[in-house]
Amino acid sequence: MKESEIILKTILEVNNINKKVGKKSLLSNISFSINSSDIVGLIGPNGAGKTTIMKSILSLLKIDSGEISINGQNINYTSHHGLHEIGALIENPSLYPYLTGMDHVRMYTHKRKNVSKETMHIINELNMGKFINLKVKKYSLGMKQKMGILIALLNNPKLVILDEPMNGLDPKSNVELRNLILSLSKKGVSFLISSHILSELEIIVNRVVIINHGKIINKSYVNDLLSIGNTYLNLKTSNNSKSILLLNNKDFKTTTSEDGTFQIKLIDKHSIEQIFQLLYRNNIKIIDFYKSGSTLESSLLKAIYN
Ligand SMILES: Nc1ncnc2c1ncn2[C@@H]1O[C@H](COP(=O)(O)OP(=O)(O)OP(=O)(O)O)[C@@H](O)[C@H]1O
Repeated sequence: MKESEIILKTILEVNNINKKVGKKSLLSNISFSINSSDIVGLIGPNGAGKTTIMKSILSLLKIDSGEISINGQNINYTSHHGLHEIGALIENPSLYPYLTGMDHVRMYTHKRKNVSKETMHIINELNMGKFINLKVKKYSLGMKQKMGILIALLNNPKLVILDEPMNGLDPKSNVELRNLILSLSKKGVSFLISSHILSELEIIVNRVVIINHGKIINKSYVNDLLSIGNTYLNLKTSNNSKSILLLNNKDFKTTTSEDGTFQIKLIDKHSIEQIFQLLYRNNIKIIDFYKSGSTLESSLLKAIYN
């Protein structure tokens, strides 16, 4: 989708922010914005400045110049206006070891008794029912991470900032988190997410901001960045010829290869989901698959090292 086609409300505006510590410049002329429903990936190598940007937005760090506004309200570091619209998980969640997960929920939502339907929905979606009533000192790394994500999502934030949310999550939990983020985004919630797991990020984000040495080196819509059309899914299934027929009937371009796999040209970011669903509905098993061509990882490496 082209930027001009989107007429949505701007939730976050970061305008030309700069931050130095001593002589070292941590952020230089950073500008970007986030609209409602956007899922923006903030990506870059270690030490690029991702956490510094997130902390600046959250007033946890004071910038030297520039402006940040949330839902039209300027962040000025001495007032809470605007900040209540944001939920965040930065680095590790700070949790009280002798309280249960549910105690945390009640405390952060100021509810003594009934927890809201929306909160229960998030607890279920993140599969936290089994441990939400246990004391946090008994939680594993992944459980603590889910707790941090849950806290970030409490009280219906308009913008959710997640710094490496997949840290410590197992593959099933990653899928749960991904589905939850996508469903909340459909309801208008915006996300700014940093992650080094680019294959995971690639599935959910619609835009990326690539940062290196405290500077933005690329701001793109994912579809543009990946120049879809140069991306392929390579598949081996229980019935390749039937799969190819089904896919061709759905206007996917396929080419066979001698190693028993076939290649499908991806049309947009929903293509993989559509392909898997089509095969699943026709009882065709996927034996092996991998992506080739442009990926978020190859685009990031190209942006940084070319
Ligand atoms: N308080 C500070 N004083 C001096 N330098 C700092 C401070 N905080 C961060 N830095 C430096 O700022 C740069 C950006 O750090 P930041 O944590 O924002 O990077 P990042 O992109 O989040 O990295 P990672 O992917 O490793 O988490 C790094 O070079 C870091 O050493």
